[in-house]
Amino acid sequence: MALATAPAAGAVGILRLSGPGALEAGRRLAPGVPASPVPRHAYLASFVDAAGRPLDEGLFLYFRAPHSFTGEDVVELQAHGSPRLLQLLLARVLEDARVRPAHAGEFTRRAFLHGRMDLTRAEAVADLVAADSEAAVRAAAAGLSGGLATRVRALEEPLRALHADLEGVLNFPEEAEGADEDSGPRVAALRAEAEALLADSGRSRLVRRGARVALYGPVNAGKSTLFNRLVGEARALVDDEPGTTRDVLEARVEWSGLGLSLLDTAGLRETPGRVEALGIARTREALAAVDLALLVLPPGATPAEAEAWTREAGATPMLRVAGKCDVARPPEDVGLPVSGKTGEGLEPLRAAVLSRLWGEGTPAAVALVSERHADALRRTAEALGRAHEASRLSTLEVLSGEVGLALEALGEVSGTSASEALLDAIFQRFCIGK
Ligand SMILES: Nc1nc2c(c(=O)[nH]1)N(C=O)[C@@H](CNc1ccc(C(=O)N[C@@H](CCC(=O)O)C(=O)O)cc1)CN2
Ligand SMILES: Nc1nc2c(ncn2[C@@H]2O[C@H](COP(=O)(O)OP(=O)(O)OP(=O)(O)O)[C@@H](O)[C@H]2O)c(=O)[nH]1
Ligand SMILES: [Mg+2]
Repeated sequence: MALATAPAAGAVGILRLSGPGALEAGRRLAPGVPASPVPRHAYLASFVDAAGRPLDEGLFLYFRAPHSFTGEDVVELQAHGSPRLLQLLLARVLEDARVRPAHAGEFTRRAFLHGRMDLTRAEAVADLVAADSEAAVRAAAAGLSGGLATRVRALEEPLRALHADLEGVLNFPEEAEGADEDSGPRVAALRAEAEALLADSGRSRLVRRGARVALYGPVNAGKSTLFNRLVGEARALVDDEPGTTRDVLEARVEWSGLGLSLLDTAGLRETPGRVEALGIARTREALAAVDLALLVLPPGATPAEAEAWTREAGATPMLRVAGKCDVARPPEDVGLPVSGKTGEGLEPLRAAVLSRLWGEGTPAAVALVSERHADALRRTAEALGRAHEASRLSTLEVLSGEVGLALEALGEVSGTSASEALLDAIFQRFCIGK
């Protein structure tokens, strides 16, 4: 039992019970509901305290196992969204000795345990709840309807078949003769597929947590003005005094559905004041940690200066912007002409940033491969790499052993070979009531 809605005032607050005793426990609060309610029918009912005094009037819903979210009997009490009222209702159901509060993620975990969804779909539920950009919502929704599950299954099934063939040849050499013949190419194809899935993990990270993009460059180049323009409000202080920005400022935007954190940084220069030098150190830290650095060059920057500033980005991908283009038209090769003051060049800049971060295609179409999935897929691909070696150089036992390891690692993604400890780790990140 748990609240299914946020513990804050709202139009409706939902209390959800799951398990064999859900109906009886729920009816103690709503005695007006028939003993055998029609499943999935919304009953308007009075919710009452122990003395039968009304606490609220709300909707009572009964989902009969297995046709519910968890696959168990589920009852929902949909009350008015008053946190204090919901506490009273919770306390009332908890008087029933069979009822206890749900653990974080327990409803979804039960859905998983009852085979309602594989692990990737269960995780997509949490991704959806946490999504804070349109791309993250769409990618999680695709995962919820089985996007990643389908791709994992398309890998897991042939892998399992290969393992069965190899074990067959090992255990019944007579009957299964020849079943291991094309194992080399089969292993290679499966490995390529595991690696293709793995390749989506970088993009998944961008979708899930948003991309981080820092504006940097020499003092007074117009970074803060451009930052404000991109964010759509006057967040950063702007002044013609060089060295205005000291701390790193961060603002969240959403472009083409992709969430981005934009960072404005202290301008770089040779002889800063003491506080400004601290700011410059922070700029360098920020530059090392972002997905893309936008170098804003002032009009008249020499090619040598441009080169020197470019090197500041280090290993971070970098895009050059010729700032204050309303003052002087920059030569072609300096960078994208942009003016934070007039707004000129903003659309091409956004498009260039997105294509550098994303390349072709749309962010919403990516399969959400988490760090956890990526780790398991990496182990799958590695085991398949060793299996490929073994198919050429080693015994069938070794080959089959490696294929078995690959299968086990992949099973951690779908949940077919997930340990209790792994499930604990996954579901404890969910919220209570999910
Ligand atoms: N009020 C409410 N809204 C909610 C949920 C909920 O539990 N309660 N959900 C939960 O977090 C999500 C919806 N997820 C659900 C998934 C499956 C079933 C379900 O009853 N499935 C049955 C019947 C399917 C059908 O009739 O088509 C089944 O799969 O057998 C219900 C909710 C989002 N909205
Ligand atoms: N004409 C013109 N002036 C600009 C533009 N952008 C900024 N300025 C002016 O240039 C000066 C510096 O602008 P800022 O945005 O503070 O520059 P900054 O790069 O953030 O400077 P620091 O924080 O000191 O490194 C201010 O006087 C701005 O009004 C622009 O696109 N066109
Ligand atoms: Mg500034």
